[in-house]
Amino acid sequence: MTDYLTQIGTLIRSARQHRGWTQQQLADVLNTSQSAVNRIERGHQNVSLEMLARIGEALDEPLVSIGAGPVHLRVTGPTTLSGSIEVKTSKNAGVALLCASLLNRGRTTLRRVARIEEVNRLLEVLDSIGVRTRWLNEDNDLEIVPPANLDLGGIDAEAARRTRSIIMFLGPLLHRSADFQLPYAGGCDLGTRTVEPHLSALRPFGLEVKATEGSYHAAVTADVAPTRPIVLTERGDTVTENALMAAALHDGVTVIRNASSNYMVQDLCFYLQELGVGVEGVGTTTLTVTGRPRIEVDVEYSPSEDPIEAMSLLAAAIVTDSEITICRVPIEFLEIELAVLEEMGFRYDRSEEYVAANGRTRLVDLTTRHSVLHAPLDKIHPMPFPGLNIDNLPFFAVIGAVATGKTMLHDWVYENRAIYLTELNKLGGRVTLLDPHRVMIDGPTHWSGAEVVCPPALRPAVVILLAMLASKGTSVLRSVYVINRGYEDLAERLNQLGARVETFRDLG
Ligand SMILES: CC(=O)N[C@H]1[C@@H](OP(=O)(O)OP(=O)(O)OC[C@H]2O[C@@H](n3ccc(=O)[nH]c3=O)[C@H](O)[C@@H]2O)O[C@H](CO)[C@@H](O)[C@@H]1O
Ligand SMILES: C=C(OP(=O)(O)O)C(=O)O
Repeated sequence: MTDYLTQIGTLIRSARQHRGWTQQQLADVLNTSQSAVNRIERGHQNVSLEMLARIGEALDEPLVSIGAGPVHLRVTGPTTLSGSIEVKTSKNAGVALLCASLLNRGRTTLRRVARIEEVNRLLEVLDSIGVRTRWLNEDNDLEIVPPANLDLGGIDAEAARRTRSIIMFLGPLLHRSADFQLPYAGGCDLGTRTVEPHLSALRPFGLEVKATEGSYHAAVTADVAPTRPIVLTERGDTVTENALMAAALHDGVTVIRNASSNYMVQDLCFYLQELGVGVEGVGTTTLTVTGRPRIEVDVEYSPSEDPIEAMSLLAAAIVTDSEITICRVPIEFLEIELAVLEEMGFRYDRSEEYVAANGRTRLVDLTTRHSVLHAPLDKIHPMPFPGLNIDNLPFFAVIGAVATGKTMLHDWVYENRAIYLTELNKLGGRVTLLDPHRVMIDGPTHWSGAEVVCPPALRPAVVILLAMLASKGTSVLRSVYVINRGYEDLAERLNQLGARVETFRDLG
């Protein structure tokens, strides 16, 4: 391994020198630090295939160019995990804060941002409209400096279309431009997800949007402002965030009712407070925002840890019946999930609570214990926070599959997510789709390895990967971009716990 890394490092060094670049120049292009490049070149750092491909591309050097094309995983199981792992900061706060940084004419520094594809797409979009973004170090601190005038005409439509989060540009942009276009929002294929709630929340700020070919055409009437509370028709997370961002630059007080109080909304509220915006009612369904017509401050903010990643790691431990310690779990956003798991017979220890770097969110370390699980008596269903998180529901499919008895999941939220859970059957699961919203899982399962193409939805794709860890033999999971949208180095981090997951690409 060391030999291999040294050879790769030497190749990279000579390719870099051939281009006449310094380590710092290569680091800048790769959005990493000079010291990281130095370590790679000396063979002192593991280099993922993803990174090799990026270096190959940057240096335009066929020796290390291993072709584009989808990335796949090869998993050898069954695995027992051990050791400890830290939960990273959340995708959903990360993307909200990137959009919110457009409110600030000063410099925003976000600490320990999850370095995931969803964030990369938004950074591409921000860069394309003239925002200067820069990864500062290996802790993934990210600096964002908007220009005096945004170049909305130059927007990278391809990157924008690959993320749904682009919809959250509406709230900040309506104050900066009277007329602009945004490409249609993309993201996971979970059935129809309307943008109408966003438009009705922003209409009181003078925004009108027409869907034209492939893009939203936004027109803003100046001096229109909310005259009464904005009542959201759904308690959606990104809708709430859009309304908050529009209210932040509105010179007056805006009341938002039926607001989501979910984790990413709380992170956004704390960031807005750092910007000097008044936000009352954080954690409740009524938010009162006292906006400022111009925000120009240099701020730092540390988004909190991801409750969905924490749940994913809990599920990894449960499906492999492993004892691991999961550090920095945002417990206040996982309490119901844990209560349901306890009813199913799950045993674990938890540390004293401590506070996240944002100074607000409560964290604990959880240590999983060998457990004998049985199906819950009642169906498991999600609710807006403080209910069981909709994005955590899919993990109960793989957990239900290792429990004795029949577990019923009711996903009333998404038209098209439950169906992907039946992919577990390729690995030996017994998952029956009762209707588009309900699945019945019959456990326990004797998992056996298989080849599966990632479903086009992040959480179900991770659920398949976790089942593969427990499956006997070799499994292949194809086209894992959808996982990399929301998880940083998941395969690598599971390997540090003892999993055997290799990343590979088709040779072009
Ligand atoms: C970037 C981000 O933060 N994404 C999250 C956000 O997406 P996002 O905020 O985009 O979620 P949507 O607004 O699309 O809501 C998801 C679905 O739930 C339905 N709905 C939602 C709320 C409600 O009170 N009633 C209702 O029916 C919507 O119609 C939609 O079909 O919230 C979703 C639901 O928590 C999460 O899965 C996503 O991970
Ligand atoms: C549905 C999800 O995210 P997005 O809203 O980014 O598609 C998710 O995080 O599971």
